[in-house]
Amino acid sequence: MKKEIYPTEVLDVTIDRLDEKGRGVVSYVHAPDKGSNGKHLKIIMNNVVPGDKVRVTVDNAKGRKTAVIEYDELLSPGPSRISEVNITVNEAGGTPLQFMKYEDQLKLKQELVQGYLVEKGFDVEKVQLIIGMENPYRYRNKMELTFGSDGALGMHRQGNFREIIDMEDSMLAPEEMVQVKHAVSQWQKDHALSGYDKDSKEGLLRNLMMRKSFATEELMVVIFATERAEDLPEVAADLTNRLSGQFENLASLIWVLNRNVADSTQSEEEMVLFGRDYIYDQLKGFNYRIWHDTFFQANPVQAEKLVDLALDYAEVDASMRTLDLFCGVGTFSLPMAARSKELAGIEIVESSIQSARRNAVDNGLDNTYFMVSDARSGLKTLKEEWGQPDLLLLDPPRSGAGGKVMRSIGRFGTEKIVYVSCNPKSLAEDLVWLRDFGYELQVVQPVDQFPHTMHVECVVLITRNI
Ligand SMILES: C[S@@+](CC[C@H](N)C(=O)[O-])C[C@H]1O[C@@H](n2cnc3c(N)ncnc32)[C@H](O)[C@@H]1O
Repeated sequence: MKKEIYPTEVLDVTIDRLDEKGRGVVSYVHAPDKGSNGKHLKIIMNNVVPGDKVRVTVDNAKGRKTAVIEYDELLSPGPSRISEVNITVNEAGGTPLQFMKYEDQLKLKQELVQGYLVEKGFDVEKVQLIIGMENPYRYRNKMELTFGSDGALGMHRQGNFREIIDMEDSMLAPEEMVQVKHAVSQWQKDHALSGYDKDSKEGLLRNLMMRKSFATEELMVVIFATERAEDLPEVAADLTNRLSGQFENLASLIWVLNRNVADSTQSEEEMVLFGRDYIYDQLKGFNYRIWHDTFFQANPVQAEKLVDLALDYAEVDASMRTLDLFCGVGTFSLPMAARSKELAGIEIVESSIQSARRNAVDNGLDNTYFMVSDARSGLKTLKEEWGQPDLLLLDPPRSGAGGKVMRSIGRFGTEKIVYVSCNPKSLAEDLVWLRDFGYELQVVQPVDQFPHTMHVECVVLITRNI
């Protein structure tokens, strides 16, 4: 039987709350029809704040339970909506809180962290007041843009990998990166270079990556393309001249060949057009070499606060052996090693461990032991090869460490554990595992690492009660 299609309705609704993706949610109840109870409709939309009154058009309104749509018109703003006069709107998405006053974003994240911890039976009093940014704009040290087949260069609209929104300006990128973007767009236009078309799989230019160290000011520009730079010598030379002429701090210009259909920033071959294949960056006074594919904390201002907090909680001294689990290129390892007798780092990505080893040498540290391994088996091997640490720090990916790793950590039995988390939900789940080993949560410090998004980091101190 064919399902009945109901009429399209235009509704004026008020946003009740935000969901975990930062989208506005309205729980709408249709007026009762022919004596029946009203039907419930959940309406979900981007770019709103609680209390906003908006007009929406919903197809088949009484025939569906959920509608994910865009609003037609903002009728009246909610109390936490900012005035839109002074901000560069990010049309592409990925910044669902961009229209919310910054103090209200912080409040929301504070409640999010508290909510997940309380749900798992932890004391809300342990959660400190979130540390925000003085200036929550242009905080990223790395941006990745995509060339569209229509000549645009920017980010794809959220949920739509084909539509590229040309980046005129950005609320997240430092001004210099915006200037690089415009210089690259002009170069593309002057040489009539095509952007890669995901459907026909044709076109030259795929991605533009920019990295800028806030500490050293060194700039890296990377072009991902489907042909080699040596096959386009005039085009590549002109790009080099333009960028090195305009940006004195250009330290690395790289052309990456990538003909892989699925993965747009994979690298088959690399050619350095200018400078080196890495830039120097610094965090808390430690030097790091950053290649184009190195994972490095994307908000350096807040990352320094994370490192400070972790070191404060750890209270490491020169008699201690310390372990950094999920260590990456050594953001927490190096400052900890500088205060410890010895430090071990475990990380699954081989190139990150190579970087961590080189970073240790570059910073004059000779008391580090870095191991490429999955966290769980790494913990086992470490005990045999290196021994027992006095302090354990972990900084797992968003999914958290998981029960097996947390139980292994519990069995290690260090007096203190410092947990750096980028996801309060998996943090709360992971902490539960430590209860059985006599650990107690001491303090949770939320830090706003990514303003305008729903992400929130926490630095947590856990101690053993025995
Ligand atoms: C949130 S990052 C932290 C990196 C580092 N602490 C930093 O601040 O740069 C998490 C790290 O865990 C690594 N990782 C992911 N799964 C892993 C696993 N099963 N075992 C070990 N490391 C893993 C990732 O490669 C990544 O470097």
